[in-house]
Amino acid sequence: MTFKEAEQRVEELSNQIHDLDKKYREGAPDISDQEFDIMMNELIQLESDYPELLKVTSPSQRVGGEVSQNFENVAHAIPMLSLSNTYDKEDLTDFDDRIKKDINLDQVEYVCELKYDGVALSLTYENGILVRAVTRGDGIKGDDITKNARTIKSIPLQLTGEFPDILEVRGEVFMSKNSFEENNLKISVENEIRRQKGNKEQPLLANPRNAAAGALKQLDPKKVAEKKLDMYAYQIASDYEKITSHYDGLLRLKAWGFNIPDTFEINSDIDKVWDYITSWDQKRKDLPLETDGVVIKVNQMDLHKKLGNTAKSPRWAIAYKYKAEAAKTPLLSITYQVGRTGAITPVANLEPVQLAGTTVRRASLHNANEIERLDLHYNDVVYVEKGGEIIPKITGVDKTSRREGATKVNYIENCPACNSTLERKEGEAQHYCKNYECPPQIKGRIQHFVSRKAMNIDSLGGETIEQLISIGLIKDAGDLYSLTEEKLSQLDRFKEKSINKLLSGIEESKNIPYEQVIFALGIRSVGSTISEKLAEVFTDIDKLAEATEEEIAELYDVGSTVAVEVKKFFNSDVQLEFLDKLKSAGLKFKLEKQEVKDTLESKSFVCTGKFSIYSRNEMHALIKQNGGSVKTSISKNVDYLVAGEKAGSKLKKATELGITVLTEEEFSEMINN
Ligand SMILES: NC(=O)c1ccc[n+]([C@@H]2O[C@H](COP(=O)([O-])OP(=O)(O)OC[C@H]3O[C@@H](n4cnc5c(N)ncnc54)[C@H](O)[C@@H]3O)[C@@H](O)[C@H]2O)c1
Ligand SMILES: [Zn+2]
Repeated sequence: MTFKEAEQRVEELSNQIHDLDKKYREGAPDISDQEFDIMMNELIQLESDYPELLKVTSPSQRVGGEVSQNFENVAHAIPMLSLSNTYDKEDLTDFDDRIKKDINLDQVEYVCELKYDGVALSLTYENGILVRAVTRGDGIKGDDITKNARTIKSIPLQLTGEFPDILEVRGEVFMSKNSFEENNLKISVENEIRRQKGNKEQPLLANPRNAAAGALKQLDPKKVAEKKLDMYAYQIASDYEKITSHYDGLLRLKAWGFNIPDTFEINSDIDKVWDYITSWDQKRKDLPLETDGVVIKVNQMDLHKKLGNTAKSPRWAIAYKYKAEAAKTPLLSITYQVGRTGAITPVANLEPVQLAGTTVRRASLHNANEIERLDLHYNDVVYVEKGGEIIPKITGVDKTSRREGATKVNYIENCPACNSTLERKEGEAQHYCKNYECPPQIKGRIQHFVSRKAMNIDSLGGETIEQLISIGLIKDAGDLYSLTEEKLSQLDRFKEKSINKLLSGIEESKNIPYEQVIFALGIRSVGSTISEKLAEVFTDIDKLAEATEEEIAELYDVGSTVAVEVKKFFNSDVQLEFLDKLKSAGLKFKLEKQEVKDTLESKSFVCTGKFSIYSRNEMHALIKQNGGSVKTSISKNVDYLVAGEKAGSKLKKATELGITVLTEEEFSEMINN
């Protein structure tokens, strides 16, 4: 790998990890934890092979999380770190070897605890009284959620026995499996009532971890209490000279009144640790809460100090994570779904099988390459895996149970909905139906248009859209704005109330801001984040329509794929006709500027190198808030280069082109003036 390739890969991984992390925290991970951890490890490896590529803002250097604006942000006395993790026995041995070498000992004692799947919380006690509860946040500072924490029954408000004047305890707040089910049942019942009244339904909780995180951030402590959260304490974080081992610490925590499960164990060496890990693999499923691994900690407290921390995790601990659960089941058939862009997704229909507490009937097969990779045959028996709450995935085929003469899965050549010939571009994995009038595509586009992040017309469901299309009342989302009471009365089971609701939903959508309208247009590759970026720079739709491919591609994080798609959209007669309908309906096609100052008077910036005052993202946000724009590469259209430490080729190029170079401090002065 050349340096250039490594640089690109690091950038690519960092961006992907950043996005995946965000989705994970929103409760909708795209990939399994193991796949995520593999990406993170690749990044760490590259950064260690090419130290010049290591940035302070790299996800490998930061605890994934952030503080919110709804609570007071408090700095942690001792940073709240993450844990390094592994799925391999061998890594555990390496961990043990490294520790023995670092501290020059032949044997090290370890405490094993289960890895509770919730969110970390720091609790501070002064003279035995709970005075502050702070979330992990970004590891350096977190949200002060003391009022919320006080509603959790297993968090003692007052300690019992003998305790130090100042004490910081850390633990995991979680939602038990029972509470999780009860809470979801409650939401389902409420939704039934909401449906009857024609009100918007609440989404079900995605998983207990995410539910716990969400509950802790409620603004009303009463709502937190209703969610029935729990906490297990797992660490005394402040110095307490009376405790010399972690094991004693856990016993002491219990005596003070904390909830400590009796699943922890002290082990004299790493082989015993492995026994603990294997013995809990199955047993943990009977525990009242979700666990996803085992945390292994050096027992002696003085060794913690000696071993210290990396930027992201303590060196005296490691998490062993259990692999995602797998099951084996026969493949019954394959269905091909047509998405709004015409992309075809093959879905495997499986003989129902129990997996990680749910019944699995379907698994995504992604595309023809995936089917090829699996060498999938009809009637095969397949392995399915599930990580987190994501759609299960087929990871392999049990070839031993394949019957003789079984035929290979043949990818379809025609669209299952409109029969037109499918196309697949060179180098693309996906097949496409190119017929713009293909019914599931029309439906998909309209569903996208009315979705929450787009025009948010939640009174229009999939079935109604299908009916509207089949009666011929609408051909695209633009036609929604010419629907009338009279037209809608032709629909089955659509009474006055539903009609009014739909019409007012459509009317209200005219207030949806410009950036969301861009997203609603459904331009390929233009997601909601990209839409916001486009709106910031091209402040009305005509400016966006007139922008050149180059101008779009050079925006930070945007790139040429997006640029091509945007241009394609504005060059298409069909789309321009669609756009005209939306314009005459009076949608917002202009950015309503909020609080954007003009300190930087539309100047354009590139930021490069390592910074110490701001993170890269903060810097970008500041530039935009002050009326400037952010570019990724140096060209003569760039006004300023903000150069941090180790600014490399960009600095050289900027100097050659005579672009003004600013230090981070100069930049800071510029915006604070
Ligand atoms: N699937 C995805 O797309 C995706 C995206 C982002 C992150 N993730 C997952 O999240 C992980 C990163 O999250 P993280 O930084 O919170 O790390 P983590 O959850 O893997 O480990 C650190 C945390 O473990 C908790 N913990 C539970 N039991 C503990 C115990 N007994 N002792 C000490 N700590 C205990 C603590 O809260 C601590 O903060 C990644 O490794 C990945 O597996 C997945
Ligand atoms: Zn079709």
